[in-house]
This record gives sequence, C-alpha cells and structure tokens, in this order.
Amino acid sequence: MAAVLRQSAKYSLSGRLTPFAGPVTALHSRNGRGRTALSCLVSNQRNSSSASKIKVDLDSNTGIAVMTLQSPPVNSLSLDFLTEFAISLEKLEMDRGCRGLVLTSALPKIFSAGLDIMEMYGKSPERCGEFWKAVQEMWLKLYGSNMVTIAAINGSSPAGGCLMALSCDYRIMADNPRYGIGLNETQLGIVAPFWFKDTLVNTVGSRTTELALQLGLLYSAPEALKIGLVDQLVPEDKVVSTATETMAKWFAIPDHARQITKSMMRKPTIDKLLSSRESDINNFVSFITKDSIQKSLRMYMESLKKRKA
Ligand SMILES: CCCCCC/C=C\CC(=O)SCCNC(=O)CCNC(=O)[C@H](O)C(C)(C)COP(=O)(O)OP(=O)(O)OC[C@H]1O[C@@H](n2cnc3c(N)ncnc32)[C@H](O)[C@@H]1OP(=O)(O)O
Repeated sequence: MAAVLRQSAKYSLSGRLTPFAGPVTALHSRNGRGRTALSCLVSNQRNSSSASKIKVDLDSNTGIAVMTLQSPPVNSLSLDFLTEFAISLEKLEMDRGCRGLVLTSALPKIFSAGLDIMEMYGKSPERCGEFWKAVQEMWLKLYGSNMVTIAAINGSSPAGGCLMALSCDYRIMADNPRYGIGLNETQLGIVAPFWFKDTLVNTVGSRTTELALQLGLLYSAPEALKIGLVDQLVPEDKVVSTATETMAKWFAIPDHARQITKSMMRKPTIDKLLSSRESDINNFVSFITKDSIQKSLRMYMESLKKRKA
C-alpha cells in the first residue's frame, strides 16, 4: 500500500485539457496542445506504429489517427494494455499533425470487454493499486484529450469498454442489436466509482444513469441510441469510415474554441478525480481485495465460461 501511495504522490501527467488556465494556454501551439516529458520520450517514434495490443495509424494528410484495439480474445483492459494505451495516446496528443482520434477494434463482434477481470482477482494490494492507477490514467487522458475523439464501436462494449467509449466526444456504433454497451458493474457485484458515474451522467443525464447503474444495464445498440449513450448507428462495415467522415464537421470548428468548450464541460469531473486519486486507489484496493468481492468475481468468471460450454 505504501508503494501505491508513493507512486500516486509522484503522479503528474493527466487531465490534458487546460483551457481554464486561459485561452493563451490553449493557443500556445497551433492545435492548443503542449509538450511534456513523456512526449519527448515518444515524439521520435514513427507516425505509424504496430505495438502488440494497439495499432496506431496516423494519416498526416487528414490529421486523423485511427487507434485499433487488437488484444484477443476480447480487448480486455489489462495493465499492459492500459500502459500501451496511455503511451500511444500521449504520443498522439503531443503530435501537432494529429487533430483527431478514432478508436476502434480489430476483433470481430467486440469493441472491448472492459477491465481485465483477472487483473482484479487473486492479486496483491500493491498490484491492484498499480492496475487501478492505470485505469484512472486511461480515463484522465482520454476524457481530457484536446483532440477530437470518436469511438467507432464495432462490437460489444461492457463496463470499462463502455467507459472508454463514453470518454470520447462522439460515439458511432454498429447497428446490430446483438451488441451490448453499458456500465454493468453491479452485475459482477462491484460498484462503478464516482468518475464512471459522472461520465455517464454527463452523457445521458441523472435519472437514466441511476437506472443504468443500479440495474447494471447493458443496452443493445438501438436502445443505446435511444437513451443517447451512443450518437449514431451505422452498418458495421461503415463504422470507421463514418467516424473519419464525421471528423470534418468537428475539424471545421477552430481548435481553441472547441477545446475550451470541451474543458468547460469536463474539467469539473476531471478535477474531482485529480484531487482524490490516492483515496480512489485506496478505496478500490480495499474493496476489490475483500473476500466477498473476490468470490463474486470468481463466480462471474465461472458463469462466463459456463455460458460458453
Ligand atoms: C471500488 C470498486 C470499483 C470497481 C470498478 C470496476 C470497474 C469496471 C469493471 C469492469 O470493466 S469489469 C469487466 C466487465 N466486463 C464484462 O462483464 C464483460 C464480460 N465478458 C462478456 O460479456 C463476453 O466475454 C463478451 C465481451 C460479450 C464476449 O463474448 P464472447 O462470447 O465473444 O466471448 P467469451 O467466450 O465470453 O470470452 C472469451 C474469453 O475471454 C474471457 N473474458 C471475457 N471478458 C473478460 C474480461 N473482462 N476480463 C478477462 N477475461 C475476459 C472469457 O472468460 C473467455 O475466456 P476463456 O474461457 O476463453 O478462457
């Protein structure tokens, strides 16, 4: 636990949106984004990279990067995956040639199965703390990104997968009623933390969020459109192309004006986590390592396997 606290105290990179510091901050580079130590580490990498769990293709003509999640079997968010995600995102964030990000999956029928349950089962408190910090990091970076971010949801996207999509600016989903999306944590016997809840409230409103979270609802694609959890449904083979076409509308808005507006909407939620990261990590660790919660996770994993058999 002490190690977790020390790591949290050292934490410095997150919540990329800074416009409340004033428009000058937002305008100090062409696209309103600054540089950090990590950016120096990654800025020398090539525009197109194919790391093991995430593929990034940046088109320098359009300024759009497509980040393709390719971690079989279900793109679950393991510590390794989250680390790679954060590095890839940071690299794009610092690249002045990149204004927009499309997030999609290479796996048939699955966008992301959410947090890797095996990262939360039978692990030491230190490891759980490290994992949760990486989950926080993913959300802070994506929700606070200065880029235009569009989720091209070409498959099911429960729990952490839904959070990832919700953290984008716009969501386009494959028009397939078999695909489910939602924050279904209570079905696993676990509780979505306040920043998951606030991200959903900011998208679909308070009453819908309460129903969704208490009941752990997974919405089909048409249902998700109805409640505003996603913005658009298109045929599966058009999800990514629609996302890149949609970028044009967002790129037509001056970056600094859009970024300041995005910050106005999101900064209060981001600041709430930034000011309570350590206690959020401690809450997660003490909750997830409880015997009763470990038992719920085991039973849930077994039920997934039984369903398959
Ligand atoms: C203070 C406490 C705060 C806690 C807050 C926690 C916040 C977020 C929690 C989460 O994100 S928990 C994860 C929730 N995810 C789910 O409930 C999804 C579960 N998975 C599914 O529903 C299905 O797998 C799927 C994604 C719809 C895909 O179905 P499909 O039939 O195509 O594939 P399966 O046969 O079910 O799965 C293949 C393979 O993957 C394993 N697996 C599935 N999901 C996960 C996962 N999230 N983590 C780890 N492993 C996963 C599944 O068991 C299968 O394994 P094998 O049987 O092949 O070994």
